[in-house]
Amino acid sequence: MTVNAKTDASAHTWRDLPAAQQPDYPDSKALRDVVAELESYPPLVFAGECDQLRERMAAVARGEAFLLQGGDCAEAFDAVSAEHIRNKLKTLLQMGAVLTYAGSVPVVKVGRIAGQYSKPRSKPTETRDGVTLPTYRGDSVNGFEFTPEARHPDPQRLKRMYQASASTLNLVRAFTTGGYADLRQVHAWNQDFVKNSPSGQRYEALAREIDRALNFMNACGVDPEEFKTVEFFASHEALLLDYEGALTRTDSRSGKLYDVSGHMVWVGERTRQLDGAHIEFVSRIENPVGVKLGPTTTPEEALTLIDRIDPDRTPGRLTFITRMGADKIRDRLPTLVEKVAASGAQVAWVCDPMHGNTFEAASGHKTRRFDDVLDEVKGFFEVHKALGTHPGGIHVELTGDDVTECVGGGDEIFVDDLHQRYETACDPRLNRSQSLDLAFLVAEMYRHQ
Ligand SMILES: O=C[C@H](O)[C@H](O)COP(=O)(O)O
Ligand SMILES: C=C(OP(=O)(O)O)C(=O)O
Repeated sequence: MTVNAKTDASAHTWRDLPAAQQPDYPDSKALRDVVAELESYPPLVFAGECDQLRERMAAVARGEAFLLQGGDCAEAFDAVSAEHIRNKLKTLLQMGAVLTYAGSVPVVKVGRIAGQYSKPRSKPTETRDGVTLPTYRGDSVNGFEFTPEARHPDPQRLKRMYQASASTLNLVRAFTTGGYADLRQVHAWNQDFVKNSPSGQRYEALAREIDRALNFMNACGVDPEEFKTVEFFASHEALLLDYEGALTRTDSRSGKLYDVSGHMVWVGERTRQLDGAHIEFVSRIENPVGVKLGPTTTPEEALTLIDRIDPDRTPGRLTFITRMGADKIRDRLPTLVEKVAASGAQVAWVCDPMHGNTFEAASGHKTRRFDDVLDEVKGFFEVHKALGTHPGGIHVELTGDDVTECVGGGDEIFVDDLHQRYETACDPRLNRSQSLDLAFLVAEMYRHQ
């Protein structure tokens, strides 16, 4: 059980430090009231589950498992529906099956889900037709609609974030333990997809092989119950510290602090200042923590982050999620990996091939090329191969819906198609077919590593 952390001074040390990318709430009393209410809400995840994920991430850091972390760029309150959640989960389960079978590696499955409602932005305002309003910062802060009312930051939204996360997590738990994720359902996950999609057909062939393997194991006497449930964890960016702080609790077993808003949280590229509140916050919690590292990261920064977040060098505690861009990864990653490895720290290295590869199409849509995404992952594998270190996983923005947000892929989306189903509230996501393509290609890279 976790209990209120109000009296634990280390739960509050971040409050004295500058916090980047926080909403400008006009009414601080309203914010305090919401935070007090959130502090009384039950945990969304349990401390023991966070420990379990840390153990799984330790296997990733040791080179014994691979992380698949993926989901929306920004979850939306109006997308908390069984259909959206099932589609996303189904895509991640299919990718997991491809990576496990074709890559022959245990896959740790973590969603960008049930909490990914807050977005750091490049600019504080947005101007359209001469009208300037606050930028959209995620449903936890303000509304997407371009009106002064919607863009007004409202702390009441933090309670909706909690409720949306709770409903999502509830359904995810039901899907992953209630039979839907049973490995014997590998075909069923593909049913609405296979007929006309090349990646769906490729998946179907792999699913037939998995079936045969399961029948073989069955005949050998392996208990079929073993395949009935899947371990699945939830993660999001720990951006809004008022929310994360309100959901930080003391574990009554160990007296240690856990952020019970999700199993794993990460600090983004825009908020990882060494003297800032976000790094201080994550340094005090026991959850497995990720930090995004962009192309300007120096080895000294990486080493200081390790000292701050993982002073005891606990494998699984810290994951570096690199997001360099396809054109920079081969140049910037080697020194970081080399220096970190030489320091003796055992972090997990994970590739986010999305955030360094965004560009604006002539139509004004923010997009990414599938080939750039793939090339960044290739570069990531090449660097680790050359250094003899472990390429620990991928972190991707994806959806289970057939959107047209990223260009390329086997079932090719062209720049002129972007307008057809461009639904993201922030950054472009891989659709289901592109996600499966990526899983097959990454599995091949892993096998050849
Ligand atoms: O998802 C990441 C960031 O929130 C996003 O890339 C910021 O986008 P912007 O540059 O349009 O603000
Ligand atoms: C904001 C994000 O990424 P980054 O911090 O790497 O820009 C994100 O992953 O949503």
